[in-house]
Amino acid sequence: MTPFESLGLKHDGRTLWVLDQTQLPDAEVWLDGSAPEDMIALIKRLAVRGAPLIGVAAAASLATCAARGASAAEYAAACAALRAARPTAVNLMWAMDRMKAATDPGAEAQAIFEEDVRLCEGMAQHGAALIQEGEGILTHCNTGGLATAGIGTALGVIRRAHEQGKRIHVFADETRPLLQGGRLTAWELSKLGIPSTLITDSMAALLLRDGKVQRVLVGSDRVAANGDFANKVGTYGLAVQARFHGVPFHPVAPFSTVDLACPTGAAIPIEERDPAEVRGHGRLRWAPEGMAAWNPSFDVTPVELVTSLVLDRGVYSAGQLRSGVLARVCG
Ligand SMILES: CSC[C@H]1O[C@H](OP(=O)(O)O)[C@H](O)[C@@H]1O
Repeated sequence: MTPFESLGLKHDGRTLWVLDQTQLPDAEVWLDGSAPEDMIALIKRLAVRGAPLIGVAAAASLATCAARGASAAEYAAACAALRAARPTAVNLMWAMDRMKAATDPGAEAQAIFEEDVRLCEGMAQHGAALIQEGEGILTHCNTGGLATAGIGTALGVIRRAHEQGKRIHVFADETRPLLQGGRLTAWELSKLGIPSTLITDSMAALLLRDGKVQRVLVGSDRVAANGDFANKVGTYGLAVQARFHGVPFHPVAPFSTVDLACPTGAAIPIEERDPAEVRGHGRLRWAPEGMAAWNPSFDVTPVELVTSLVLDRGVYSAGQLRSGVLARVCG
């Protein structure tokens, strides 16, 4: 295996290491994700997370297992098990289908990694052109280098606009229940030196009402053929609020997040996670153990609430999306 490295993933040629995102920002702990069964556990508990990254990481783990002498049957079983690790982010299935057909798993995993780096650059280029000097930008969950092999999707767009010298201010939703925004986006924004403010999810509407936000940029885990898309729970509410206040709303995704086999958002499987994540647990439990809790990890935003979708290959309005442009540009 050829060594490669991103913010949250590195391969030294023999072992695949992943940064345990459940321990950020307090500790930077690297774990061995070489064995597919270990990678599956890491993906399920969101130690490894983010739609593009879970595809890249699963591919790298499968390639490592092949390099260590897995039989064809073991490889096929591991590929199927990795593919089923989480149900919503289609990047995982897209990467595993490529690996299943690969004649050289190491080269294919490397190609998937390097392609995602390039896709992030494409999103950043197209998306940063939308951002104007002095804008307040609201984002949800984590969509940066921790969620991809490159600079990110929505957060990569924000980073590129900052690097272009545009004076922007980022408002990051903490993103309950697992706080990907408050822990991970805050960590990335701090490392990048981008002016930002952390808010609770319930504060977003006030910022939109008071004119503090001129644009909303979010990631995606699966985009349906008509432009409906799934993203971290809370995204749909943000889209409604942005539309009410007349603020542009943009999902940002690589083409590997587009699923043309899903005609609309109704067909996107939504992961339901352990209610204990909502109740809190251990020292951070705040709800009674017996309290029922609902924990959909994603929600679906209809294309009607999208201003435009930023892909690695261009920016597409809601009208273009409804007219089937994704079949032409991603087919
Ligand atoms: C680069 S988009 C990442 C996407 O994945 C996140 O979900 P999770 O933290 O559960 O993996 C969230 O939906 C982000 O928008």
